[in-house]
Amino acid sequence: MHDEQREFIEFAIAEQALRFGEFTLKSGRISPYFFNAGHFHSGAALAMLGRCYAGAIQRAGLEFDLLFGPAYKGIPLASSTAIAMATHHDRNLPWSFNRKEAKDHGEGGSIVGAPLSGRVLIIDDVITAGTAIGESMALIEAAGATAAGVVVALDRQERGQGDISAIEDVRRRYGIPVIPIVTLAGILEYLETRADDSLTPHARAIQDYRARYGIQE
Ligand SMILES: O=P(O)(O)OC[C@H]1O[C@H](OP(=O)(O)OP(=O)(O)O)[C@H](O)[C@@H]1O
Ligand SMILES: O=C(O)c1cc(=O)[nH]c(=O)[nH]1
Repeated sequence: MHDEQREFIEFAIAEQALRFGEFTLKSGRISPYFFNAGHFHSGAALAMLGRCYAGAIQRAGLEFDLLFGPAYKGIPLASSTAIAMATHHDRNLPWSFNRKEAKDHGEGGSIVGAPLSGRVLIIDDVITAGTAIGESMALIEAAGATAAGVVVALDRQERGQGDISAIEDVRRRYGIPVIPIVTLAGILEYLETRADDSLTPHARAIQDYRARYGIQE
């Protein structure tokens, strides 16, 4: 695991964005862990999050022209990533986001920020069923731009409706890379190699959950 991924997991645990216990998911599954990007709710946390997204983009070597954050949670993620790309990677990129409801007065429209053009990189927190990505793809296509990929915080690496994960479904359906900052395998590796073993029972629960719902690797 990359140092920045380890740092991201430690940071997510410290901010309680990554929690262990018993959580009911949208799918109805009872999960031993839960990720909520809404817990990165301070200026310092957002700055760190932007650095983590920018680091994942650089490591993946993605080629793109513009960052796009789907409303609502994608908006602070794309903006903090744009700041981190300019500050830490010397890349001053245009960025934009959509409104959930198009505005019919003033400047109107549903895109705020740089007009969608060229190769667009979508920045979001998680992909559950792929609905938000489908909506972003429609906006990108309608603008005559192309999607370059998606970056998310976490890939839970679990089966969706069929045998593949929602993330893999997005990869196949649109033929674009989907890059997570960390995966469930990374979280497990972190828990298993941690000097302090207070989280070991959670690692066991996650292994059981993975055996039941995990994708085939
Ligand atoms: O793959 P999906 O099934 O679309 O689920 C993932 C999306 O759901 C959440 O956003 P949501 O649409 O709930 O809106 P929010 O960002 O305003 O909370 C999340 O931020 C993703 O964008
Ligand atoms: O599947 C979900 O509902 C879900 C899982 C998770 O870890 N985080 C989240 O916001 N939703």
